[in-house]
Amino acid sequence: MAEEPPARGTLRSRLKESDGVGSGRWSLDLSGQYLAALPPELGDITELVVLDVSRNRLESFPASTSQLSALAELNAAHNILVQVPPEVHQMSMLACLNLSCNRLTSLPDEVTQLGLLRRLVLDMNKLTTLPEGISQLSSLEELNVGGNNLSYLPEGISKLTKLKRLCADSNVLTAFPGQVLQLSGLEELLLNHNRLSDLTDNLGQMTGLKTLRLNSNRIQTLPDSVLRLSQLEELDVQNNQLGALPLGVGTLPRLATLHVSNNPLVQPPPSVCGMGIEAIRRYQDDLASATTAVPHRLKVVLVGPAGGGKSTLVRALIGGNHKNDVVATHCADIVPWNSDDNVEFSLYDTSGRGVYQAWHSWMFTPDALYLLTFNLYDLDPESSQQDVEYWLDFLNAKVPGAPVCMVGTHTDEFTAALRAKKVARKCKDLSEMAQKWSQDRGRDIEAECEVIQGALAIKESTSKEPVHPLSGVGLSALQRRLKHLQKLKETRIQVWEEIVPVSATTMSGIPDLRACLVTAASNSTVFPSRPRMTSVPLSWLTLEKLLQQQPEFWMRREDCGRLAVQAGVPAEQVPQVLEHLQAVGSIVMITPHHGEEKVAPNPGRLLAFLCTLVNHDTEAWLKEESARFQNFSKVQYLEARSDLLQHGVMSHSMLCALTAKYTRTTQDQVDALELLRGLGLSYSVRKTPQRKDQNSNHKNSGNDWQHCFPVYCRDSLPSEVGMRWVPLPPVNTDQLEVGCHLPFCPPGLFSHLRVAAYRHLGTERVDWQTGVLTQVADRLLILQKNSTKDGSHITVASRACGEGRSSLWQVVLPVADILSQVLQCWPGLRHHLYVTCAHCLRKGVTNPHRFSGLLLLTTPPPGITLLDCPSTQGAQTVQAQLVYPPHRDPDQKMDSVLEVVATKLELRDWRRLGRTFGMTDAELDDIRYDFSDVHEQKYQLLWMWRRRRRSIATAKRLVSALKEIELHDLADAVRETLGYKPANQTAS
Ligand SMILES: Nc1nc2c(ncn2[C@@H]2O[C@H](COP(=O)(O)OP(=O)(O)OP(=O)(O)O)[C@@H](O)[C@H]2O)c(=O)[nH]1
Repeated sequence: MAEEPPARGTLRSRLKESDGVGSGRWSLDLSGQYLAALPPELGDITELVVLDVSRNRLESFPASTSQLSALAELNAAHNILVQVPPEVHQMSMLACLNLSCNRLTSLPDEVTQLGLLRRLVLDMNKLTTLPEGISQLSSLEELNVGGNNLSYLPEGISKLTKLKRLCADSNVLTAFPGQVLQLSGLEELLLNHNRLSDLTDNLGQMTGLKTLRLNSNRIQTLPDSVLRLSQLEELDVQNNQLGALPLGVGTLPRLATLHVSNNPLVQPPPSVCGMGIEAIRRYQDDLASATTAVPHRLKVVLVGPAGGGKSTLVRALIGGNHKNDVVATHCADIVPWNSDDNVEFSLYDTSGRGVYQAWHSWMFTPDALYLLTFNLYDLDPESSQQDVEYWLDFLNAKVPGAPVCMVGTHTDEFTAALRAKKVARKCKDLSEMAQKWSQDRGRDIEAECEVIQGALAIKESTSKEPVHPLSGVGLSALQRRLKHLQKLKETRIQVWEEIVPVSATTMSGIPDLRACLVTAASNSTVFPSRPRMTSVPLSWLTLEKLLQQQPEFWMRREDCGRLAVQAGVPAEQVPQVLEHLQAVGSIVMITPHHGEEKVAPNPGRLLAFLCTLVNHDTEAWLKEESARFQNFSKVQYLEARSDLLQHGVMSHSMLCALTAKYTRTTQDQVDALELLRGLGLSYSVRKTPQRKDQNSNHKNSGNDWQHCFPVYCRDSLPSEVGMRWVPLPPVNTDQLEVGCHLPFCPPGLFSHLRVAAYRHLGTERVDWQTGVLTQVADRLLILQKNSTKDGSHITVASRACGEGRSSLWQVVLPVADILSQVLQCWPGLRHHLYVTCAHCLRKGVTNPHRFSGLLLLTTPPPGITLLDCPSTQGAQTVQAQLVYPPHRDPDQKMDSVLEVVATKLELRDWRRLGRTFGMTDAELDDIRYDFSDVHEQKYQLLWMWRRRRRSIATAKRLVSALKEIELHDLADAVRETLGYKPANQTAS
C-alpha cells in the first residue's frame, strides 16, 4: 500500500549532513517507503545536496522540486517513472543521477543540459534510443544504460572524453559501438548479453581499458589487437562462439582474470583454458613452436551386420579394386587412409559377426564417426526393422551422442533400368526405419519420465503417499533417476537423415561418401563438443610418437603423464592430448568396470593380441593353430580343447601358446590377463591350491591357473542346475531376487558381468551361456539372463528359510552392486533395476510384481515389517526385509561425508579432485553443464565417483585423494565425520 508523504515538519528533521557534521552537504533519505508522491514542501529545502527517493512508487515529482538548485546527487531508482520528471532538467548542479529500474521509454534532450553530470545511471528501463545530444554531457565519467532495448548507441558518445565506465549490458546491440574507440580514457567497457557477432579490429586503440566484458554474445573471433590492451586486467568472453583465443593473450602483462568457458574453443583446448592464464600462456608458447599445421584427422568406425559390405567399402574408399573373394573380417581391422584432400582417417573396420561383438566394442569411442552399413539390395522394409534397431541400440548404448551415417551398399545389384528408383525407395525405407527407432526410444524414455514426474508430484503434494509404482522410493533417488533419463534423452546418437547409397563394384556413390567423410573431418557441427584441431603443439606430436612406441597393450594414465613430461607436454594439457589422440583414432581410452581409466597406446597391437584368442569357428581355428600346441601331448591337447569348447575354460599353457608372440615375459602375461579382465572377457582362477614347496625356486609358473572365458561357455543348461535350483522355492523358503530389465541387452554385457563378479561368485560354480549357479556363504546363488518379448532380464537370486532370510542380502547385494557398475560401461543403455516381490516368487506368479530398483538406494522405512503384495491388490503381504536392503552403515556415513566435502570443497579444487578420482575433463565439464548450482556440482562429482567406483569409492580412498591434492583440513573433516580424531591428534 502506498504511504502518505511525510508531513512538513518531519522532513527537515530528517535532514542529515551527509559528509559529517559541518560539511554543509545536506542530504535527505526518503527511500523504501512506498511513497506514491513526494511532499511539495520538498522544494523548500533549497540547500539540499543529496536526495534519495529510491524504492518508492513515484510516477512523477512535484513541481516544487525544480527549485532544488543545489542538488548534486539524486537517486530515484526503483520507482515507476515513465519519463524523466521535467523538474530534474532544472537541477543544474546535478553530478549524479540514478534512474535505474524505472519505466523510462526515452531520454529527453533536456537532460543533456545537465552539463555537470558525472554519473548517469539508466539501467533496467525500456529505452530504445539515447539522444544524440548526450555528447553535451561532457563531464560524464560513468554511463550505465544496461538492461534496456538499445539496438545501437548514439555517435555522440565518442565526444564523452571523460568517460571511464560504460555499461551497455543486456541490450540488443548487434554491432560493436565503434564510437567508443575514441574514448581514450575508458577503463571499463561492459557489453555482456548483447547480440554482437563481430568485434572491430581496432579494439586495441582503447589502450586505457582495464575491464572488457563481452560475456554471452555471438562473437566468433577475438581480434589480435586485443593484445595491445596493455592495461587490461579482466577479460570476460564466456558464452560466445570463439574457436580460438589470440596467440599471446596469456602474455598480456596485467591480465589477472580471464573468463572463456562455454565457447567451442579448439585453441587453446577447454581443459587448458580451465587451468587459468598461466596454463594458456604455456600452451600458446608451446603451440608457437609447432612445426606445421596438422591435417584434419578423423576416426571412422564401420559397423553393421556381417556381409553388409564394410571391408569392401573400406577397400573402395582407399582406392583398392573390388574383389569378390573378400574374407569375413576376423574381429576387426584398423586401416589408415590419407585422402586426396589431405585428411587423415583411421578406419576401424569391425566384424558384424555376433561372436566378435564383445571383443571389439572397446573401439567404440565417443569422438568417432560411425558408418552403419547395410546391404541395400537385401533390405526388406518388413523384416529388416529389427536388424536396424539392433545396430542403432548397440551404438546408442555404447556411444550416445555419436554421429552415425548410414550407408547402403550393393546398389549395383538392382537392374539398371530401375536402379535409380529402387535405390531411392530403399534409402527412404532405411531412413524411415531409423526414424521409427528414434521416435520409439524417445517415447519410451518420455513415458518413464512421466511416471517419475507423477511420483515426484505425489511426494511433493502429500506426506501420506498413496500406492503407486514408485511408492517408497526416496525423493533424491527419484530426482536422480529423472536427471539420468533426461540425459539419456538428450544424448542419443545423431543418426543422419541422408542415407549414402554406394556400390563397391562400380564405385558409384564412393566419391560422395569420401566427400562426406572429408566434410565431417573438418566440420565443427558434427562434433560440437570436440571440434577438430588443425594445429597442435609440437610436444603433442612427440607424445603421440612416444605412445606409439610403447610395448604395453594398455597403460595407466600416470604412465602417460610420465611420457608427457618426456615429450614436454605440461601436466594440465595431458587430458586434452589424450582426448585429441583418441578422437583421431591414434589411441583408445578404456574404462574398466573396476579401477582407473587405462590408455591403449597402440590400438592395432591390442587388437592383434585379442585376435589371437577368438575366432568365429572355434573348432576349425584350434585345428588351424595346432602348430602352436607342439609341446602338448595328444591327451593334453584334447583335454584343453574340450575344456574350452565345453566350459569356456582355457588352460594357462593354451593361452600362452596362442598368444606367444605377445606374452614373452611374465609381466606381459600379467598385463594381458589384467587387460582381458578389464575388458570383461575373462577371469583367472587357480586350478588347485598352490603347493607350498619351500625348497623350490620355481615360484609361480602360472601353470596352476586357468582362464575362464564366459563368451565361450556352452549353450545348453547343465542338468544339475535344474536339480539344485527348482523353479519354485521349496515350502517355507523365500527367494530374494534383484533383477535388471534391459529393453536391449548389448552383446558382451552378461559375460562382462560374470567376469566382474567372479570373486563374489566363488569357485563352486556351474557356468552355461546364460547363467551361473554357485554356492556363496553356504547359500545357492543364481545369476541368469533371460530373453523375453520385452527385451532381456538379468537376475541374481538366492533362497533361505527362517532366520536365514536376514542374510540373503549379503549374498545378493554385492553381485547387484557389480551389475550396477558394469552397466556404467554402456553409458547410453536404458535399464531398470528391480526387486522381485518375494510373495509372487513363492507363489510362482507368471507376472510377478517388481518393486522399483530405486528402493536399493533408499533407506528402509523405520518400523515397517510387512508390505502389501501389489499383484494381489494388497490381499497378501511380503516381508519388507525382502524388498529393502538393510542399512549399510558405511554408506550411511558416506552420505554425510559427501555432504561435508561438497560443502567445504573450494570450487578451485573441484577439478583437481575430479582428476584424482580418474575422471576425464569431458565428464567434469558435463557435470558443470548439467548442474548450474555450485554445491550440486560438487555433490554430483562425489556422487558420480561413488556410483562408478562403488567398491573402491570408500571413505579411506576419499581421505587419501584429498591428501594427494594437499587438502589436509578437508581430509581431517572427513575423518571427524567418520568419528576418527583428526590426523594430528592420533597417537603416533
Ligand atoms: N555386388 C556387390 N557386392 C558387394 C558390395 N559390397 C560388398 N560386396 C560383397 O559382399 C560380400 C561381403 O562383403 P564384406 O565387405 O566382407 O562384408 P562385411 O560387412 O565386411 O562383413 P563382415 O566382415 O563379416 O562383417 C563380399 O562378397 C563382397 O564382395 C557391393 O557394393 N556390390
